[in-house]
Amino acid sequence: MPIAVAPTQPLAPSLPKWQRPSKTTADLPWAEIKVLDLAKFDLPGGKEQLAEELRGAVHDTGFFSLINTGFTPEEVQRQYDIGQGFFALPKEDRDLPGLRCDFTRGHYFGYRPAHEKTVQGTDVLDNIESVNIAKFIPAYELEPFHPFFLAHSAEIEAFSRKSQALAAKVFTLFSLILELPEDYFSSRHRYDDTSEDHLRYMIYRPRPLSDDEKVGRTWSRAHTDFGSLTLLWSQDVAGLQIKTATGEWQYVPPVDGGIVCNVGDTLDFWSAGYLKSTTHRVTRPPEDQAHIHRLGLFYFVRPGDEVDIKPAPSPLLRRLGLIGDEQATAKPVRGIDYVRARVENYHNTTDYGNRKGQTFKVGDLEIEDEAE
Ligand SMILES: O=C(O)CCC(=O)C(=O)O
Ligand SMILES: [Fe+2]
Repeated sequence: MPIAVAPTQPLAPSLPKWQRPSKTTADLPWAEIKVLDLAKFDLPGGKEQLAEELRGAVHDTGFFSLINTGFTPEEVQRQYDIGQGFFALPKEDRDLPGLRCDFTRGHYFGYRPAHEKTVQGTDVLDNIESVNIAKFIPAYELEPFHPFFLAHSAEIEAFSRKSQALAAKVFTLFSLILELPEDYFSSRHRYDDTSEDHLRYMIYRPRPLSDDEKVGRTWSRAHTDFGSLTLLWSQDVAGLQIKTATGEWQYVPPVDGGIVCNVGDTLDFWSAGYLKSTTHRVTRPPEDQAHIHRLGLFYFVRPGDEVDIKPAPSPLLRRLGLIGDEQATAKPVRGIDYVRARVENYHNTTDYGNRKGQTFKVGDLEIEDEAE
């Protein structure tokens, strides 16, 4: 008879299973998003081939998706179960003292409550609630970590590390595209170095149509992402839209079992605009999905805190005339300084207004959330 061995760690409690919502039947203007098969990455010549496949997508739309990423469906399911479990707690238990994001200082680790800020100067309330979990490194031991997550911390940590390792592969492709040493970007985004990276569970709370109509059906205003790379586990509730080069809004399609990625501001700066930090937004979903509490799972990669954000010495960028031979004279901006200033500017407000045509600047780094 087999002998039962006592587990060395307490087993994580089971959680109600999250049910993936059905896809919409609405006929929507879907964007064409390049799908990359990451299984090729470790094959001979695979990275180079993937880099070529990716080049057009990151240059034109800044959005692409990955399949065969190495995440099992069970691992991803568990993360949704954990997110759902947290957001099902009573409001007062979710919002514990001391665990909120401190937007006055541009800090984004912790809890962001919904329904506290208005939108576009109306009486309609912001409907986004999220929890951002810092990397599992000693520097962040005192960052907000809600007690609900304690029983699941081993698998959350494993997921956080695996997400960052996946991002490192994408950074390798970006380096190849720009003809830089393969580790040029991955060495500026290391798990063990401090950075504002976070794993995020995020939920949008449905609003009555009459409220949504007052704010142009906006759930998340048009913006570019603040860091280097965003990983977004495929979302079946339509609503995320990108602004195309011709100014149309198109929906990001779900990619079954995949992860949608987009370039953020800091990689745009590093590549002198060659890798595009594309404007996107989230709108009220089509009516067959408008009642769903839209749960999302993300990993946001931010630049290393101490890393200088300045155009990389890329032969390609030089040939294209995007960078000159001379060294920039302006004092470079550190990763943490850009990201904190951007978070503070974006979120330390009582109203999420429209940002169309407005620019945001730190040092020489300037970005426009939505061009006119
Ligand atoms: O919820 C989504 O689909 C996208 C959210 C987003 O753009 C963001 O949080 O930066
Ligand atoms: Fe975004």
